[in-house]
Amino acid sequence: MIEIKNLNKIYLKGKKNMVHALNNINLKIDDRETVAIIGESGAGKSTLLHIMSCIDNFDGEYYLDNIDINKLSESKKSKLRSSKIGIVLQDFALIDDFTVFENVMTPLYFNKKIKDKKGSVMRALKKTGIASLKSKKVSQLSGGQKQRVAISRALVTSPEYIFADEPTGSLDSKTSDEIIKMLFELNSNGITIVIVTHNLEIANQCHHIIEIKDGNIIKDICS
Ligand SMILES: Nc1ncnc2c1ncn2[C@@H]1O[C@H](COP(=O)(O)OP(=O)(O)OP(=O)(O)O)[C@@H](O)[C@H]1O
Repeated sequence: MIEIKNLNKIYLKGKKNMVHALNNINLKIDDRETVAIIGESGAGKSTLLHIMSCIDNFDGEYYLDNIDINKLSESKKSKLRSSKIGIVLQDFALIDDFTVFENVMTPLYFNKKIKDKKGSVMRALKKTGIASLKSKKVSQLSGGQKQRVAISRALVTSPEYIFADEPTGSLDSKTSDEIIKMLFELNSNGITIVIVTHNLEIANQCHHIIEIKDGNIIKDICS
C-alpha cells in the first residue's frame, strides 16, 4: 500500500528560481490497484512518479508498505527499489549497444537475493513474449519491442509495484494496446501498476485516476 501525506517537491532552477512542482499532495493507493496519473504537460506527473519510485527526494511523508521512505538511507532505498519496485521510464531508457538479455540483466548485477539470474531474465522475457529476441541488440528493435524489453527489465526482480512513465507515449495505437494489455495482465497477477499517461482511454481502464494540475491533485477517483 502507498500512503502519501503533505508531500511537496521544490526544484531549484539556478540560485534564485524555485519551481514548486508538487504542492501538499495527499493520496492512498491500495495493493493490486491500477492507477493512472493524468494532467497537462508540466503538471507534476513525472515528478510524482519518480518520488513514488524512490528515485527522487521530497519533503513530507511517503509510506510504501508502511516503510517511511524519508527515513531510509540511500543504500536502504536502493535495496527497497530492487526488491519491491519496477520502473519503466519515458523513452525506454535502454542501453542500445547491449543485447535484450544484457539490458534485462542490469537490475540484477548488484542483487544478492536472486541467485538464478539467467533464469530470472528468461522468465521475464517469456512473460513479455520476447524470449526469441534475447540475443538481439536493442538498437535493432522496434518501439514496441523496446518497450517490452523495458517492461521485462522492470519485472526481472519480481516487483510488487510497477511505475511506468508514459509507457505508450511513442508507440502506434495497436502496439500501445498490446503494451497496456500486458501491464493489466501483470496487474491481474498481483502487481500494483501506476501509469503516467496523457491517454484518457488508458486512464479510464484503471481502477483509480489521479489528476494533477499545477502540482495539485484536482481529482482522485476510485471505481
Ligand atoms: N530537474 C528539474 N529541475 C527544475 N525543474 C524541473 C525539473 N524537473 C521538472 N521540473 C519542473 O517541474 C514541473 C513538473 O514537471 P514534470 O516533469 O513532473 O511534469 P509532467 O506533468 O510530467 O509533464 P510532461 O507531461 O510534459 O512530462 C515543471 O514545471 C517542470 O519544468
